[in-house]
Amino acid sequence: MIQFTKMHGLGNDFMVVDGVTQNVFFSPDQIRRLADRNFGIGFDQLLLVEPPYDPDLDFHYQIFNADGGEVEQCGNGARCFARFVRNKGLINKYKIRVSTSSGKMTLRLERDGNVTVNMGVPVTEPGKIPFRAKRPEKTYLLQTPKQTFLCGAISMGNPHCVLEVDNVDTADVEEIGQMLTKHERFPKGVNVGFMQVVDRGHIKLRVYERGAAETLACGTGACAAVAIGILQNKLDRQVKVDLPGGRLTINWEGEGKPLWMTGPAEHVFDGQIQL
Ligand SMILES: N[C@H](CCC[C@H](N)C(=O)O)C(=O)O
Repeated sequence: MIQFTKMHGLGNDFMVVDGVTQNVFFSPDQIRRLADRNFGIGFDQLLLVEPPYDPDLDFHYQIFNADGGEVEQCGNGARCFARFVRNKGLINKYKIRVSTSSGKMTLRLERDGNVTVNMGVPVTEPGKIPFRAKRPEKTYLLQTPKQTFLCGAISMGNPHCVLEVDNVDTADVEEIGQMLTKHERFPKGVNVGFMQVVDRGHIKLRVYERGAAETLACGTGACAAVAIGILQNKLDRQVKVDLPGGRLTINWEGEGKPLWMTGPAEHVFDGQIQL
């Protein structure tokens, strides 16, 4: 039997597994079955917590989308990871050093129950997103057989493109998200953000996620949208991001500097399952 914990960050939900005290492996097919909301547990991503690879870290963790693919980074997942290892007594510190396949991060459990994450330095170099373009631009033209889209492109460890829309509530997230998430210029696929700028300190955002479709919230998507908005000189350096599942606060001082995200992480239930 495998012990697991169901958690969410603003409705972006996770199956979290302690791979430190349990010896577990999940095949892509097993992940897809577990992610199924009718025949399985149901989640957007699976987080597998492991011992650190590096003496100056506390843990490593792997992130898998509902489609079974492993990915580099997950913002809401990082906050839930921090709450999980603390709740399970795997650590008794409030400041946690962790690595994912995209690199090292520092997480801080706040006294008010929120978690603050140093999400690292956003990357605009196209080859590192990865995105096919000659040089970094504030906006790019993405052509599809049906229409051409103006977007920003950036990596938070995982790839994001962000379109500005007048009203997130009426944006065609499903159709455009499906069109762009596998666009040929993003060789590893891409998370597609739909950003409505309310004012220079406030945006509304919906995200069609690579490997999971639209989610109620996307932490790296919120970081990507704010970074692109700041680079396009539409936003100031502290921004409230309202997603369908709730609010995140993002702080970024600009190119070359780390970006900070603060938000909640909720425990839902503990369970066990026989694979
Ligand atoms: N779908 C994303 C991974 C999860 C990101 C999201 N849940 C977050 O909170 O950042 C990707 O394929 O890169």
